[in-house]
Amino acid sequence: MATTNFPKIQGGGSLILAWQVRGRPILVIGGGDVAAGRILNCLDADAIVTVVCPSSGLNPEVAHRVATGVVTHIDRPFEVADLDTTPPPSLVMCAVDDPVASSQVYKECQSRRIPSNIADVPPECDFYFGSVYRDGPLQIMVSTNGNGPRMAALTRRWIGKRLPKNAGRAIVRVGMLRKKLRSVAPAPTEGEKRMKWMTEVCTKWSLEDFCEMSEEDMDKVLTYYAPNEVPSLKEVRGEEETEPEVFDYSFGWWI
Ligand SMILES: C[C@@]1(CC(=O)O)C2=NC(=C\c3[nH]c(c(CCC(=O)O)c3CC(=O)O)Cc3[nH]c(c(CC(=O)O)c3CCC(=O)O)/C=C3\N/C(=C\2)[C@@H](CCC(=O)O)[C@]3(C)CC(=O)O)/[C@H]1CCC(=O)O
Ligand SMILES: NC(=O)c1ccc[n+]([C@@H]2O[C@H](COP(=O)([O-])OP(=O)(O)OC[C@H]3O[C@@H](n4cnc5c(N)ncnc54)[C@H](O)[C@@H]3O)[C@@H](O)[C@H]2O)c1
Repeated sequence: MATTNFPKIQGGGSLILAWQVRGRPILVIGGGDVAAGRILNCLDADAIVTVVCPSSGLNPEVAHRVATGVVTHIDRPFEVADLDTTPPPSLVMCAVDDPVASSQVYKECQSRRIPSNIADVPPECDFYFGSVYRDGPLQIMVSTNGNGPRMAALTRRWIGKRLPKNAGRAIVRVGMLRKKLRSVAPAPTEGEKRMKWMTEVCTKWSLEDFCEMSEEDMDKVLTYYAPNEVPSLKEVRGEEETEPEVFDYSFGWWI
């Protein structure tokens, strides 16, 4: 009989992805507090951001982005023509305090098949925002699927406080090692061995090990790849392994 021991389908969630918008145009409508957060998220993902909003409505953070030239500013209320640019926006984020304008943005985006987020209007969102923890390349997004945005922020803080402080740094070093590994073993036929070896290094080494790993250490650890061995950082450095000092009652004198 076929096994049915597969993951149970829960439904009702969101498809959480790490959307790649590097170099892509994103239109932000509105220039208030919420727009400031949207703009930061987009810039952190290396998107090309245009903000449409009358100058009088820009909050200090958005005004600063405009003044420093990291976003393009269109100084007027939204017009439908803002969606018909070449190329068109790949995403639209609307954060205006005008429900009629918001609904118009949503409808026009839908008819053009441009995914949009209308802040605070779940039925008019192709995607929701979440509360994001960031430490270098590490990003953790918390979503409550519309149930409690404030709870999402509190959960993100709870997780953030408990994460090791060096997680982001360690992940940067892992990224460097993986890149070097691919240049040592570039062949697609190496794929299985490469992935298994990298998985084992990640499992065996601590975050501290990765943080400490120098370029020289990386080059040395990679020499263990060909014989398919996974050394500790100490072995790589030719240092003696110190046994953890655990009293295991093996001396016999307490009886
Ligand atoms: C996570 C975060 C990301 C961000 O926006 O960047 C985010 N909202 C945040 C804060 C926040 N928003 C609101 C409050 C007031 C307290 C409260 O209501 O809880 C607070 C708290 C605060 O400001 O601290 C008001 C609110 N929000 C929505 C509605 C409409 C509704 O619920 O129907 C109402 C009005 C309800 C009413 O009228 O009563 C809807 C949405 N807000 C979402 C995201 C999406 C679902 C995310 C999820 O489910 O997890 C979704 C569906 C769509 C979207 O906008 O993308 C960000 C925290 C970031 C951080 O601090 O880290
Ligand atoms: N999802 C969230 O996290 C969240 C949190 C708080 C508020 N909100 C909602 O997001 C929206 C914006 O909130 P905010 O605090 O940034 O408001 P805000 O009042 O600070 O900003 C509104 C901005 O929209 C601009 N604007 C108004 N009409 C416009 C138009 N037709 N075209 C272009 N720009 C226009 C204003 O000039 C201003 O810059 C509100 O609807 C609010 O309910 C969402």
